Amino acid sequence: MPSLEEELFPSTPGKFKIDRGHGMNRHFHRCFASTSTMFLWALFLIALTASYLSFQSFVDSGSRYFSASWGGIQWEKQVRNSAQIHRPGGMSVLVTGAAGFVGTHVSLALKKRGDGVVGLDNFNNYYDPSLKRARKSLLNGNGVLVVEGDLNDAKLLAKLFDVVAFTHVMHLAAQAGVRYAMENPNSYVHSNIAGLVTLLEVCKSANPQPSIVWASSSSVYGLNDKVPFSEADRTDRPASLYAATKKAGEEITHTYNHIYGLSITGLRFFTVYGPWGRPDMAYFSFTRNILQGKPITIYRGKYRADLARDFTYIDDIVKGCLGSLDTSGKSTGSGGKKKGNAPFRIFNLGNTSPVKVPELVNILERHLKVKAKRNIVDMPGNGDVPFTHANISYAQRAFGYKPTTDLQTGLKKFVKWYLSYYGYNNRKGLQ
Ligand SMILES: O=C(O)[C@H]1O[C@H](OP(=O)(O)OP(=O)(O)OC[C@H]2O[C@@H](n3ccc(=O)[nH]c3=O)[C@H](O)[C@@H]2O)[C@H](O)[C@@H](O)[C@H]1O
Repeated sequence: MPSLEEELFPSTPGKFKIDRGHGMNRHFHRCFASTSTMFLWALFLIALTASYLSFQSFVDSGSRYFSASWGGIQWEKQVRNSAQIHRPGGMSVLVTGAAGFVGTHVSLALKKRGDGVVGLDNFNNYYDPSLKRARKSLLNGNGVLVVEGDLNDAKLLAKLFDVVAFTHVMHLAAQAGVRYAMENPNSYVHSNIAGLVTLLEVCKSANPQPSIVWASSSSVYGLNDKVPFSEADRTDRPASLYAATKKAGEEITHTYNHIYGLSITGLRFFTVYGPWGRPDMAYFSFTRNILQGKPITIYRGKYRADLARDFTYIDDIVKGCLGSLDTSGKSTGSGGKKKGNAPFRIFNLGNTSPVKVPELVNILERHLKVKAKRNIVDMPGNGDVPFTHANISYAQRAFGYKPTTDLQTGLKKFVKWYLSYYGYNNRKGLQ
């Protein structure tokens, strides 16, 4: 015969339902026959509920206390130190997505020339977080603090602006990747739209307001087939949700520029590659598979045409980011009120010479001295575009942007880094 405890707190929902009818009533009659027993039971249940609730609130506040990775006098001191400017006319920059690929390189370059840098990153697991941790160590070793937190945490952002009057924000935190948007669409909305708005809200209220430079994407050109892609071309036909969120970002930042006088520069990056890169990108995953003897899948476009990308080396992108920061012009607002017009700019940062994906594989084979096992398939309807090709004349005029690294040279540097990071036996690269 089941015990009272089993009757009241069954281990499976099925059990609970079966015993709900007459049998249950019989037990209740037996147990609560007298009023005094009922009273004692009620007291017992009230005490049980109260102690559960107070224990729960203790656990909650305790975990908040123990897991908080920011706040406190010591933390504020570290933030201030990291933001310290060490050159005349220098800037203090909040770099979001600092433990990401581009974020790491830009933070190092800024620090190296004497600017103050504070990083922010949520270390999510879109790709191997241990690579992000390694980048963080590299940054720490070079005097850049990376605060662990999410872009959507308005309190943390406001606190950072309380502690440091950032002159600039380099906003690189985002949900990247074109094809992953079909798997996890909401992560794009969370980071690229909600996170962007949270950041802009804090920036618009900051006093002084910072100037903002942020990462848009070549993917906004979508189905545009006029080449090379110019900033004046239409960008209203995105082919992926990723592209759509980046395009939305361009419109959203325009609003904040218009209403609040924030200085905004959007950079359309063209397939950035290089050392410390992103493992989800083709050049990186191809390298891993080639070294491990696994096949690689190469997509092919309509009429069996090869896909092509304007692959852009990270050092050229870093120069473009620093040039944008240096020429950004000031925000005009204060306390959330616009005082005049502020710059609103959008630039392509590409390489101006597209390379077909099979040619990328040829170059990797030469550098790795291993033949790839090629599996050529028709491009699935996954948001990919057939080709990209940047016209960079706007950026050239504004800050002398001129890419200097071709794919052959850039991939050589990437492969050298890859082998030194993962080792020849490539164990860490297995995933
Ligand atoms: O410029 C951008 O704005 C974007 O650049 C990058 O996107 P993409 O240009 O798509 O780069 P990437 O994935 O390396 O695929 C390269 C090529 O390999 C092909 N490709 C890819 C994978 C595969 O298995 N096989 C294949 O043929 C594929 O079809 C494509 O032709 C960033 O990831 C993105 O976050 C964004 O910043």
